[in-house]
Amino acid sequence: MSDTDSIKMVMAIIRPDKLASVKSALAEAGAPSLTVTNVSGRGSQPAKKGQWRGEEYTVDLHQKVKVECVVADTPADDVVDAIVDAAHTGEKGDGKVFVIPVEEAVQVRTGKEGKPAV
Ligand SMILES: Nc1ncnc2c1ncn2[C@@H]1O[C@H](COP(=O)(O)OP(=O)(O)OP(=O)(O)O)[C@@H](O)[C@H]1O
Repeated sequence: MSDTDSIKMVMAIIRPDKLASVKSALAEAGAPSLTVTNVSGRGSQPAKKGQWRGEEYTVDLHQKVKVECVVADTPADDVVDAIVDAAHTGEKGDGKVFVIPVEEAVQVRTGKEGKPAV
């Protein structure tokens, strides 16, 4: 197994309208590679009530964006700080950031493993 101790995945759930500033902040922090997925989820942000054809409905899952960023040379703490700074509004629903250890990484084109693959 290659040396993967310092490889971390930083996974952030953020507001969709903060994606552009988070992308710029990640590039500035030295972590330009990322995967972005549209997701829906629930935290402490209250459910929204609406009406459609006279019927009331509740939306308890909010549209969010998940950003996944695997880093080896750039410290995960720096990446977390960059995301939190860029995604913060101070209102409920700003999201969360999780840091997860990565056991292995392989670059498909070259077959490189571990840190060089990231
Ligand atoms: N514990 C969790 N596990 C998985 N996803 C979560 C968790 N907490 C929050 N999320 C995701 O983050 C999104 C935003 O969460 P939200 O900001 O409402 O969380 P919060 O921290 O509980 O609330 P607040 O922003 O008011 O402090 C949720 O819609 C959900 O997708």
